[in-house]
Amino acid sequence: MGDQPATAAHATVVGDAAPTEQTHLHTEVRRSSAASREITDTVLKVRDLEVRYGDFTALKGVHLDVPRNEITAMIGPSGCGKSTLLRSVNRMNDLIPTAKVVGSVYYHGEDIYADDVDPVEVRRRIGMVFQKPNPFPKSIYDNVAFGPRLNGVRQGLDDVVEQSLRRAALWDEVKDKLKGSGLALSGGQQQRLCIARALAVHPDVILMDEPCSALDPIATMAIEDLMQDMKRDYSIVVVTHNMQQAARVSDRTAFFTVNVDHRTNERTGELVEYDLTETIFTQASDQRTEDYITGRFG
Ligand SMILES: Nc1ncnc2c1ncn2[C@@H]1O[C@H](COP(=O)(O)OP(=O)(O)OP(=O)(O)O)[C@@H](O)[C@H]1O
Repeated sequence: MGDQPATAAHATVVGDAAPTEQTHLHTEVRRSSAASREITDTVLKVRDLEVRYGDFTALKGVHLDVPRNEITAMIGPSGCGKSTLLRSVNRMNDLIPTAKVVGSVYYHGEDIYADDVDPVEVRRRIGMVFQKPNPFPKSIYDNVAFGPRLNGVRQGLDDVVEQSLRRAALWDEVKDKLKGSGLALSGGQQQRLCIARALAVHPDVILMDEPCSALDPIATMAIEDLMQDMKRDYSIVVVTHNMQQAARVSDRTAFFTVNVDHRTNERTGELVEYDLTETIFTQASDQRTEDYITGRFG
């Protein structure tokens, strides 16, 4: 169960080239980087995933492993199913009545779509941060305390709130106004508040759907720095349209594309390539990846 190889169909086997005179140094560098970055510990395994909305197949054939304590980026043209995939790995798609998920998603080896699995618990362990910061119209404190309270936590809430805000690099900016409204914060602060709110229920995976697209460059940089800090304790999957961001923050990158069926005109997303970010951006093995990354397509 869930023990197939970790790579997508077209993934490059990094460091497999024969060491020749000319390639020796290059090969060694690629080998050592690959050796230290093999997926040894996987938090999510996606197997042959297909997602439909009614009769429309939005995404199919996705096979991908998400490593622990790394940042995995998902890139690709609009409509290729990045958000759909993200919502499938924490059962957020359950909330869309027409959505149907076929295939498997394993979280620490457990099938999250098994009959006895509670989707609310899945979403607690695999938290999500959205494109547009969406604090509740409540105080900063109550935003962060919301999830723990819902889970019945009554004792030690002050600590949970403080620790979550610290982990989201927001504590110093808000510690004197915890009773103030979350909506009164700047966009970047609101996004960090939403991250703190996600962290307050102790997830170990954080899904981020274009978390910086509504933010200015300085707020974006703060979130990117925060993501680097967070990966010590969490595994992060981030959907981004910004390729510089994927190159800056992620350890691995998955590139998706849209296949158009010219008979039915159906547009279905597909995973093209998944590899170390460095490899995707410098030695993509599929022409479609290279075309997208170099701006020739998409
Ligand atoms: N709730 C829904 N109902 C019906 N179709 C949907 C729904 N959500 C997404 N889709 C369709 O599924 C396909 C994939 O959408 P999705 O939002 O996952 O793509 P994406 O790669 O995240 O796009 P973008 O980069 O533009 O955000 C699109 O054709 C979209 O129209």
